[in-house]
Amino acid sequence: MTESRSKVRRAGPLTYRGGAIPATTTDQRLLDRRGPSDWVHTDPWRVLRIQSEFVEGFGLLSEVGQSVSVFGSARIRPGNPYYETGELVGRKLAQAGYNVITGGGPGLMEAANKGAQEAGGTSIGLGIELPFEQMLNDYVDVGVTFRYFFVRKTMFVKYSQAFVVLPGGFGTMDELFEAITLVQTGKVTRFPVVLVGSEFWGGLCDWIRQTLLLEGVISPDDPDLMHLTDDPDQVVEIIRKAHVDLARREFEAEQVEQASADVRAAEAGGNGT
Ligand SMILES: C/C(=C\CNc1ncnc2c1ncn2[C@@H]1O[C@H](COP(=O)(O)O)[C@@H](O)[C@H]1O)CO
Repeated sequence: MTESRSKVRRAGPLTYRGGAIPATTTDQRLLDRRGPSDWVHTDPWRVLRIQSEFVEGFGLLSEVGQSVSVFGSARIRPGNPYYETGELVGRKLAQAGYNVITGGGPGLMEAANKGAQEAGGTSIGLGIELPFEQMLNDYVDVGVTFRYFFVRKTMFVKYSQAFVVLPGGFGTMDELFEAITLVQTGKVTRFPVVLVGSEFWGGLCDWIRQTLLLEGVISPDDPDLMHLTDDPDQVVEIIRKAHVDLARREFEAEQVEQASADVRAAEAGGNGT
């Protein structure tokens, strides 16, 4: 029996009949601007926005090659020796074949982007929406701006194979300790964390050993999760070596896995005959 058009309404996968048929169609409601708009400030709507930030970030970054995230002060300007170091670090990383990812802001983020761009590398900026107007710095070739810090942080971790930490303030500390906590807890295994600037970071490294370690709030191996250097060439060397070691460990683990799979297969074959 065919359904009478006047008594049936299909709405996507739904079918309405008789009195259940809504007065308007989905399209009409979508296109109608009238009505309250407070829902855009509700958590379910925010969840969708958060989701869209992940989608944008994954879309931008999922096909970039080997990358290193470089963190550092938003306030240190050209002319400061740390700015030159940041530029050099960006340049050396690019020359070694790594993309450079920064927070896309001013200061040492800009320095690292500049070094990478001028060396012909891929210079990426993951900006953050702040209460004051701010553009991505001029040396970002590929950029995306996030509303949420935590989404942006996921991108830094997911799409880089090492963290380099130049001198910086609270923002830089936050990024450093997030990275170290992820490595310490085994949430990520694949990346080295390199601090640049022994005069700047030396006090923190001493405090970690003399207070955190002595008080027993970290494990004996934990201070070694961070490398400390002043030399941009060594930054690259540390990262390269860590990646070679990691590839070797992964290869060995695969060999062990394969050997036990072979043993299991042989035992199963033996039992079956
Ligand atoms: C304070 C100023 C600008 C802030 N702009 C930023 N833009 C992008 N990323 C930022 C910004 N501020 C902090 N970050 C992130 O934290 C790190 C730097 O923080 P710090 O406190 O300056 O050390 C950096 O790696 C970013 O990812 C003035 O113009």
